[in-house]
Amino acid sequence: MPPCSAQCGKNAILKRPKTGDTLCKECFFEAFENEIHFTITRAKLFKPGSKVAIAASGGKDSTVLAYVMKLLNEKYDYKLDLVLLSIDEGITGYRDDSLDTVKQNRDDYGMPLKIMSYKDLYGWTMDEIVAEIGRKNNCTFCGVFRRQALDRGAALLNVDYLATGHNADDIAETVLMNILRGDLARLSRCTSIITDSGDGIPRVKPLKYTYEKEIVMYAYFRKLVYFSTECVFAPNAYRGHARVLLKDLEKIDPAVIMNIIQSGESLKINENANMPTLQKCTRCGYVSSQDVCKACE
Ligand SMILES: Nc1ncnc2c1ncn2[C@@H]1O[C@H](COP(=O)(O)OP(=O)(O)OP(=O)(O)O)[C@@H](O)[C@H]1O
Repeated sequence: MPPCSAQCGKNAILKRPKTGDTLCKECFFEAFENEIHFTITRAKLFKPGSKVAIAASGGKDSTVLAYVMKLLNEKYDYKLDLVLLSIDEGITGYRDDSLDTVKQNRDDYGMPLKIMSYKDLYGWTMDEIVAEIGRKNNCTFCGVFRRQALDRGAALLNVDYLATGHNADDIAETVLMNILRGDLARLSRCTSIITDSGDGIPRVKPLKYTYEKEIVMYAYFRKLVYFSTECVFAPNAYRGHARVLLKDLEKIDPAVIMNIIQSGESLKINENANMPTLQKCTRCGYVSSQDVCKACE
């Protein structure tokens, strides 16, 4: 390997997927962490002194998010009170194992952990729901329930923000998906780094510009413990197509991920376009684009 391109005098051991820079381990850590710090400060994501729940699934993204948030909070004195929030969907062989990883993170990072379960919140586990309705659309139900469960958990913990581990690839995939579906309402809000969940607790995405490949590299070189198994139920088929398309494009030019995000950020939706209006679900009061929200439906 050539010398580290940050000119620290050491030899490089990796090539950054995002920039092509050849770096040593320490300079990669610094570049990776500094970019997230820059994202947080430029968007003024957190007010000093606030309480932040990190949505922790035990996967690579939220594990790296928890680790880096703790590190930056100490290094730059953000004055944040960090807690972990996990949702137990009740999926045997998947979430039970990944929650063990989150508990390990709780101990390793010294952060309190709150686990909310679908069973307690809704009276059903995903295992039971799938046994009842089959695998068709189960990802959609699960996604709607998880969103609400995270909101309820955040409200219970009395936090000021909910931070999720969505990375640059996730955002670019979502932009593509919304274009392919012609979903203008989602297209117009999917690139926002801060979104209002409706009950006043903003959701933030500190890894919005962080490439998935670099998250995997960072977790590997930092020796972070995370859970890497796919959900045992059918993956979201439509997102899968957008994902394959993005991965193919990334092979040709890694810059496509940032380019798609920046294009999404710059899009202006025609004022005459037909957009759904948001209202409160008549049954549970949760913000919805229809009378009865998808979860109640
Ligand atoms: N069961 C859960 N409990 C808490 N947060 C979750 C859960 N599932 C997903 N999230 C949050 O939503 C983000 C995106 O969800 P996604 O389905 O891509 O996660 P994942 O692939 O299971 O894990 P990760 O994104 O952490 O690698 C996660 O990074 C995490 O912040």
